[in-house]
Amino acid sequence: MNTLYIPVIDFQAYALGQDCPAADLDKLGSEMCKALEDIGFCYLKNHGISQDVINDAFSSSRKFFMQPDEEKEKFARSKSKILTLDGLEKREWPSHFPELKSSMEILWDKGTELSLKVFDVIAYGLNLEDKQFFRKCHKLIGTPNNKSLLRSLFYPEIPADYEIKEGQLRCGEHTDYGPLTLLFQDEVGGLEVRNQDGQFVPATPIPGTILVNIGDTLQRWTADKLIATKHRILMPSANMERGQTRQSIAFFTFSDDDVMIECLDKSNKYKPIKSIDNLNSKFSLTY
Ligand SMILES: O=C(O)CCC(=O)C(=O)O
Ligand SMILES: [Fe+2]
Repeated sequence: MNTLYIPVIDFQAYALGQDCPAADLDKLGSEMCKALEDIGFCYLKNHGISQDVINDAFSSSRKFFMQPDEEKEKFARSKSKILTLDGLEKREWPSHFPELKSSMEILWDKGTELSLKVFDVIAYGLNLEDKQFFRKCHKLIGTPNNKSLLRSLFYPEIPADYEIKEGQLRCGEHTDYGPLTLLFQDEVGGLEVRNQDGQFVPATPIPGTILVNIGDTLQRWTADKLIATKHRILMPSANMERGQTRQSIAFFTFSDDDVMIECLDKSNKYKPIKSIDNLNSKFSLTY
């Protein structure tokens, strides 16, 4: 059955700091995997990341992005590195905004913890023999041998005299590369997700929730059981919304560089590939 909307999953039982019996994880896993099979996205409520932590990361990012371009350019990725994975390596933080580094680091830690918990739940939902399987493939998050990243996005306002072209988007249609993405969005909206009928469904912001979505790697790993759904960000539709900026923060997980992505159902539908080679091939196709 194709889903016309994105389900909300109550993560309370296994929220950060919570543990629960295997039977509850089974139930949560089936519920989550059903959503991830149908539409590839779900909202998580009662996830355990405090709203203050999320708000701090949003407000310090905003402060950074509201600076003049010359200031921001001092921290831009070097053009030559955009084409390679080196671009993901650590760069300087702006020293005049210590709260940007501290708030993003706190969200990074919480995002790491929560994504591992989501992976546990998915392992139950997929009925994997080793329920720690995904956890073991993401042991190195936060080290140079794992490319997971936290990205703060800022969509500037659209000037009043700018002519929005037919079909123009704020962010083009794409699927994410890694196994799993956690997405924090502000209240502005505009994100749309393509369901299996090919219709775009709005992923309307729901206060207190985080969006979880599957990327190409987990689709490949599960031999197309869980789907990496295309998504995009619309331009503001009404003139009065043009002046509105939009923010989101995405925690993109990537498996440890040396992990082999091999169809879990043993179907061999896709050739086994090392996580880092998979990622490099996606980067070279994109850039
Ligand atoms: O800004 C958003 O809400 C989503 C951005 C996105 O899909 C991405 O960066 O992969
Ligand atoms: Fe995305």
